Amino acid sequence: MIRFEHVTKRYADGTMAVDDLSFDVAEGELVTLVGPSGCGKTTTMKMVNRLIEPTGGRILLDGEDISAIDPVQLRRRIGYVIQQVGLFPHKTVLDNTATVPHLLGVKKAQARARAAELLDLVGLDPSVYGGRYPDQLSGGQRQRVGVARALAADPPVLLMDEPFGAVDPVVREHLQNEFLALQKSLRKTVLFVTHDIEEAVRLGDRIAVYGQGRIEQFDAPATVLGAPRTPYVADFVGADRSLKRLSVTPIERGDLEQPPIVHLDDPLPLPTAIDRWAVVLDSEENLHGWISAEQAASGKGLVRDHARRMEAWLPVGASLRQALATMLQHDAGWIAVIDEDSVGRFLGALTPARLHEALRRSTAADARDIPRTEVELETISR
Ligand SMILES: Nc1ncnc2c1ncn2[C@@H]1O[C@H](COP(=O)(O)OP(=O)(O)OP(=O)(O)O)[C@@H](O)[C@H]1O
Repeated sequence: MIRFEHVTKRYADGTMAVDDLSFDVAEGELVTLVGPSGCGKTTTMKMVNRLIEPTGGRILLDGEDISAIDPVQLRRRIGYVIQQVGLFPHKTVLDNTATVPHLLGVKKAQARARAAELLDLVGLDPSVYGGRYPDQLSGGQRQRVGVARALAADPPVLLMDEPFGAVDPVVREHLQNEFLALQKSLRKTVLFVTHDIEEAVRLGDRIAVYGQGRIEQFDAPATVLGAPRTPYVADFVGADRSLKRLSVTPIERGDLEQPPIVHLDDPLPLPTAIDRWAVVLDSEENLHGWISAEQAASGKGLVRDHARRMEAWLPVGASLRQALATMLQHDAGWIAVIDEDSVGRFLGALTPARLHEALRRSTAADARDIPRTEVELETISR
């Protein structure tokens, strides 16, 4: 969808902001550009909508060289969200959102109706906020309007430059989650600039980690965290990268332990001894809870009389971070993992030891994709 071919930008004063950049962003993909201040992220982004012209190389949009497209036409295909949202102060939220479609020739009433839909989509009730002016909104609400406005002309491509940079961490996380949910259904092709590695990891399908004017690594978040290609990247993602990596590694079926299983109507005591605990399923094989080894061996009546409900559970595919958080929240020594499609079919147990193994396995798997020679060479050349 977006292709950079040997793109270079040297400013008039000689600053080499972007140096021989080549990468692709696939249709519907969200790529985050992350790196320290001044490394060339914004320059990269502004070359896509021709706010800045490259001094070398070319950028293709859907196979078309953008230097041959009229900038105004080009920008109709590209939504743009920036940190200083740039809303018109004298226009209401609804009119701010409707501006672009209206400029594109959509009738005012129709543009407003669409704007109301979009405000709703970004979590702002149009009947409450539509009539307000920008200075009557919180920072987070203004950013939402910025996103709604960028989506108004339904462009296939979105450029987002630190769109959530100006709000506090809690609101920021809210906005990130909302945007992720939105992106799941809209599947825009997105270039997202941030200097925050946490944000890059959370949002990106892939991350481009920038050094000075160049991309040091361009990979899926788990790979960047698990197998940083260079010491620079390792340093940038931080010493706690294993912890960050928990959030991008999903629980897989192969990670699970298979504990003994009993059913609610089994009579006690059980004929065979249980080591620590057994998982209790209902007659439909769905998760009910668990029973301790002691009660299984010496209890009377039925399993259902002694079983405890299992509160610590997650669907397969949830992140290891959620798994750890769930364990801590319920003070549980393991969590039950259920099928993501069914109501509660039990798949297995994730214990702390298995969680640790899962993390190590996924790190090793990513590291295998990277030739050692390359890692060593880059290490030496620095
Ligand atoms: N108009 C300009 N003229 C000269 N140099 C510029 C110009 N705009 C940017 N630069 C320089 O180009 C380099 C890259 O800037 P750019 O804004 O792309 O970085 P960035 O990674 O987006 O930084 P930040 O996170 O601080 O916004 C910097 O050294 C910057 O000072």
